[in-house]
Amino acid sequence: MSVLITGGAPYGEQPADILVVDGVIAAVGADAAADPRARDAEVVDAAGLVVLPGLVDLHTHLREPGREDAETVATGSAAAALGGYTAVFAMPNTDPTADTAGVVEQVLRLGEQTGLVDVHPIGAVTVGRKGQKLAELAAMATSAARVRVFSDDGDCVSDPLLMRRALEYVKAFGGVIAQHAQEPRLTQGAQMHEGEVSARLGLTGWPAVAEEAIIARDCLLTDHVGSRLHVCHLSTAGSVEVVAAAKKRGTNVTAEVTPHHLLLTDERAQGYDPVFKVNPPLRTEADVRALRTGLATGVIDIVATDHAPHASQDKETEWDNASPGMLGLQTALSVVIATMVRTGLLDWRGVARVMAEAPARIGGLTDQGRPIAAGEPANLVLLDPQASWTVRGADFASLSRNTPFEGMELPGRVVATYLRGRRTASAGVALGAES
Ligand SMILES: NC(=O)N[C@@H](CC(=O)O)C(=O)O
Ligand SMILES: [Zn+2]
Ligand SMILES: [Zn+2]
Repeated sequence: MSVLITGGAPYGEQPADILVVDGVIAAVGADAAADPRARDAEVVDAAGLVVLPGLVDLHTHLREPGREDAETVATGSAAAALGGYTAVFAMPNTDPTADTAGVVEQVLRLGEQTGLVDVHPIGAVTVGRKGQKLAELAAMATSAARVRVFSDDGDCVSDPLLMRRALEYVKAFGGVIAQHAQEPRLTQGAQMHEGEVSARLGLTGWPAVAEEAIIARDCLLTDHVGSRLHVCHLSTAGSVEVVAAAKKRGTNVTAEVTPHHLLLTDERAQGYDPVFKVNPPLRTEADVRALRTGLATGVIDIVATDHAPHASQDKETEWDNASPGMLGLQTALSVVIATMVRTGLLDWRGVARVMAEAPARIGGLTDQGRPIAAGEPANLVLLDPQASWTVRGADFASLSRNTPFEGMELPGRVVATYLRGRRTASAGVALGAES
């Protein structure tokens, strides 16, 4: 089975044909069309399109097992393929919690059965994500799922001794702790960012320092232990400063930002529409600016969606009772184009770095986020950089509808996604494993 992708521009640079044979990039450029194997290849006209490595999401909630009314591995995988992703890391805040070899292997199998993206389960740090006692990290690491990323996401590993032990444990097998940085005492009852808007609306605030204090502590613990830390969904200007200082000192820390924190501010809470409720909360204009600069300069390593589907009964209720979280997989690339590419902060090489290469490296993948070059696995996304589209949650492959970008016109459109040479999404339709 071979495919010849003609006229597309790898990394938005010079157009170059790409020949894919048996799931591998066989040739790029003049060699591709000249290759005898190109003769009976399916030809895909990619003139005017940008070709990037398939995107990798280090932070996705697929909700299975337990909340199949909000999302399943199958529907979340379809959303991912449509968004240009070829691999996602699934957070363990499921029911049961993914804190054993059995559950992570179940999620792995469901991902393989769907076959639209590689699904890599993240293991919980503590049993039931309760923050009391370490889960069997090594058992998950040596399971078929080969877990390398551990997180209690949704909650912070706030006990410093447990955090220290977790960092020590994963060091042995080259794992990483992905921390949801939220000091629980400083955020009790919090409903949104603590600032002018929360004061005006009379909602309990989630102060920036509750995030920054945990990141600072964890960077120091990481240095002390000689381990590796990843910070989930960085949301404040102060957090960017803390991570920058730690990196300067040599701390082995990486950080992610979500598309929604790159675009939206706490002003959105004005109408009390819970679609804008998320953890960490939307912050201020100054924070948004600092996050964009942090991503452009490499203080923040990657964009991760924190795709957090919620069933309508959990989201379409009063602000105080609504579950926090937003959809992200089908809008992430366009939001990054709007906030980082159209603003001149990142070029397409930069997009490939923050959305494919660096997330794969942080997650320990060697077969994703690879260069577009002969001999590499054919994980690719073709996108139309000129197109724009209007976000309609009802059209999403996701089972949930909680997009904060509803009705917005966003730039850049995924035209096709290839996982090891097989088309997984094309013209807005996700294609099953058999196609
Ligand atoms: N981001 C959120 O607001 N919610 C996430 C949990 C999390 O990422 O902290 C969820 O699982 O719904
Ligand atoms: Zn989180
Ligand atoms: Zn999350």
